[in-house]
Amino acid sequence: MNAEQQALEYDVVVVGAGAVGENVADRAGRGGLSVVIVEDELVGGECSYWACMPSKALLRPGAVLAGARAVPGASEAVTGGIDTAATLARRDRFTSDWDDAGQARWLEKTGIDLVRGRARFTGPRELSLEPDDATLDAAPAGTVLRARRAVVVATGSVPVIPPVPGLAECEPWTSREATSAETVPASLVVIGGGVVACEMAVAYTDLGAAVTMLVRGDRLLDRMEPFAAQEVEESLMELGVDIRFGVEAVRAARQDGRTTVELSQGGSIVADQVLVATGRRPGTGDLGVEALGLEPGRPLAVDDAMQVTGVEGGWLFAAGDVTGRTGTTHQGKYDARVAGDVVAARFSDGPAAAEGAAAEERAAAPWSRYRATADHAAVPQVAFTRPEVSAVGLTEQEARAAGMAVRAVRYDLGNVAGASVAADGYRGTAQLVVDDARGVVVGATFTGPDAAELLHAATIAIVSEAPLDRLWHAVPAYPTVSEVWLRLLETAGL
Ligand SMILES: Cc1cc2nc3c(=O)[nH]c(=O)nc-3n(C[C@H](O)[C@H](O)[C@H](O)COP(=O)(O)OP(=O)(O)OC[C@H]3O[C@@H](n4cnc5c(N)ncnc54)[C@H](O)[C@@H]3O)c2cc1C
Ligand SMILES: NC(=O)c1ccc[n+]([C@@H]2O[C@H](COP(=O)([O-])OP(=O)(O)OC[C@H]3O[C@@H](n4cnc5c(N)ncnc54)[C@H](O)[C@@H]3O)[C@@H](O)[C@H]2O)c1
Repeated sequence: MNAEQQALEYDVVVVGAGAVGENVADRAGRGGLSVVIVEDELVGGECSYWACMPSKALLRPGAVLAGARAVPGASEAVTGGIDTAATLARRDRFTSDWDDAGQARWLEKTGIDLVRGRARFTGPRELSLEPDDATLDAAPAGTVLRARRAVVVATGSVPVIPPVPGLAECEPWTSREATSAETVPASLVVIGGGVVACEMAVAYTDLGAAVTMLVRGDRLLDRMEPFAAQEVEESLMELGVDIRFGVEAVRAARQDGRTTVELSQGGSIVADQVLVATGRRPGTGDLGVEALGLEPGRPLAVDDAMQVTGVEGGWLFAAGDVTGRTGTTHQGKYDARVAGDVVAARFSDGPAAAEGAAAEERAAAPWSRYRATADHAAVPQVAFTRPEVSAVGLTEQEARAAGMAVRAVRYDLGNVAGASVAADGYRGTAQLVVDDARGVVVGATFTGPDAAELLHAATIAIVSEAPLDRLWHAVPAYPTVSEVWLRLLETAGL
């Protein structure tokens, strides 16, 4: 280090101020440790500005409109379609116009120091900082950041653009552009069939674009139950989306503001815009992890205490998308709470130590607050498509592959009294995957309007390993859609 270089030293350095990094920093700091968080772009990360919040803001008007149209008495009041300008304006409010001042203030109030710039490992517990030229309050070039105790990596993930000749040169949309667009293209080709592809196909169809999906496999949402994917496929087709299965883009070119995509089965499609939604890779490509003996571009594998397994010394932790272990904000934040609490317990000599946290953490068993056990048993996810799909735990196929003798118990939500009150012609399905040997639920999937709100009861049932004959005593209110729980238990034989 030369004389002009500044060195900053803290107990804990958190790299990445997305939702996950913020939560790690908060929990670690509660133990009395000094904490700094480094952020290269906006405090709040992907979820706040280019993912969860803006995408849900784009999807909500269509869901509300469909809900109103399904209820006579309200449907007569619906005299128009979606107002694009108002939808985009509300989306902009959700992202605070891509200004992170509010979240930066929260860090300050919480006692966490923020350093703006790009961090790279130079060795154990040490990182160099490169300022982002666009950031006025960035740390000076050459600043060195040292952690006395621990570093927690929460650098998220970045979209993958497949190596299709010409595609990158066409500057296709990724989820970032799709969630922050100021205008709606007349036509949009979506490459992929996962959650981003399906959600954005719904949103942009609602906003008036003609959407074509190129799906290389033979189904959508390949990590969810096949029946749920089938229902989403049917409803996308009813909305007017042109879904092409077993098709890949083989070449792309952009001319006069339009992109031509050549297809693997011959022929081509021309569209105003292409959205690439083919998954993400962990944010370790430009992090200097080679200085720690790790391979750039690979996920940081962690144990259930969120400690990185490939590095000696017990000082390196990771949480969120960068671990490859979770792909959602809520589960990443759960891992963040574990990571922050573990760091506070292991390294703090303040109040946490006085309460015997270190010993408790050392002896921690599964389901202790110091171990991210739910990652193996009960990860919830919602696709905010129409119908919504919500799922937690194992699919029937995953449970069988894990050697469990399971039974899928299914019920048509349209036959539940509460659903018929919620909407005329309510369509949806509920399924529990039941492990008969233990008499417990190991997986659940719900489809239908507002199916997201049915999910948490299933998550609680799985995490608590509540026996079916005890769930029988959890009486759902009448007439709610949740009454499907009673129907499912009856169908299971109770
Ligand atoms: C379109 C879309 C919609 C989604 N919708 C949902 C949803 O509805 N619900 C849900 O739960 N999940 C959703 N997700 C997933 C969710 O966005 C991610 O799981 C979540 O953002 C991960 O949080 P994170 O903190 O791990 O990473 P990020 O949010 O990516 O944060 C990482 C931060 O680290 C910073 N950073 C990276 N490298 C460095 C470095 N070297 N130095 C300094 N800073 C660095 C980045 O700038 C970034 O701010 C969605 C994802 C997409 C793409
Ligand atoms: N509501 C939510 O919780 C939500 C919403 C959106 C995204 N996310 C998360 O964001 C992450 C990214 O989502 P995603 O949909 O981009 O990824 P994904 O992994 O869910 O889906 C990727 C899709 O692209 C396809 N694909 C991959 N490579 C391809 C190629 N070369 N050519 C054609 N198709 C290809 C896959 O078969 C799959 O259908 C996931 O972790 C997801 O869970 C969550």
